[in-house]
Amino acid sequence: MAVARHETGPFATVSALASQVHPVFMLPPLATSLFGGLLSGGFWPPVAALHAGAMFFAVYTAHVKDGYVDFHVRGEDDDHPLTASGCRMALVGAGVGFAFCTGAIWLLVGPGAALLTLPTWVIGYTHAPQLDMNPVGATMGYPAGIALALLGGYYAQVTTLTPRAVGLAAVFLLLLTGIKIIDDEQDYDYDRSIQKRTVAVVLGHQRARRLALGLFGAGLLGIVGLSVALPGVPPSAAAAAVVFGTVAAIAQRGDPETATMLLIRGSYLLLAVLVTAVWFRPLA
Ligand SMILES: CC(C)=CCC/C(C)=C/CC/C(C)=C/COP(=O)(O)OP(=O)(O)O
Repeated sequence: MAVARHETGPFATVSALASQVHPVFMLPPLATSLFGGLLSGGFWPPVAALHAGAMFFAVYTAHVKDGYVDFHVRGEDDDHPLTASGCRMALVGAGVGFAFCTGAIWLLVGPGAALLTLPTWVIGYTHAPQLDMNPVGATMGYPAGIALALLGGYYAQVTTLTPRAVGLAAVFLLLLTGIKIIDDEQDYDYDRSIQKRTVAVVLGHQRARRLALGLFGAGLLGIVGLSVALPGVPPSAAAAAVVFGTVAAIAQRGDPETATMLLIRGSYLLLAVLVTAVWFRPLA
């Protein structure tokens, strides 16, 4: 069975399968899952690794299915490295990997942790062709996965959720939804031509940008509010809002491509400041 479309042999197979690992999309859920574990205060590395592994397979599933649907089913994309059967094989492999990680979490931690992990795969598998058909699903699937990565990573360590875990997951949901809205502005013309209803296509550039900025504002206020109101979120965490706010203020003047590039880096900085604040508690 041919897996790669353009070449044959084991190297071509491995590189076609590896082409569906997109680090820009893959690193944030892995980092957020580990951040959730760290935030919980009870970090057991095997469980943290299993949860991060499950996030890897959920995002890999999303990319393989998205590529399969866009190229082999809808005929929207010009090229794809995997054959249709290669995509199906990759989906089965990722499903087995996800089931292994989630099953091990069930055995080591309990059913609650496994049930909180499961929706990430469901979101990944249904990203295309179901969720990407409407503006909410197309925009919020990935941010919802990130929020669940934080909650699942946290719950898997301590089998409970606290207001700080839920509050920070909500902040991530708001900020990443804003980033995805701006990211989708890049594909405005193409998405319109294929009737893909992203927020930018439905609202137009200006209103989409205003909505994204509103979401950034709400998310940043959320971080400051959490750092003031909850003892579990150190005051120094508010620095994350300052850092991301500065990047967002610069980014919003740029074109969608530059803005997305800056905002993605800004979200890494935000996470780095939050990890530093939670781990080292510099002002405590
Ligand atoms: C754990 C976790 C984070 C789970 C969520 C997984 C998820 C929904 C990932 C989305 C990845 C993806 C295909 C992005 C491109 O979407 P697009 O529709 O903008 O891309 P396209 O224009 O290439 O189709």
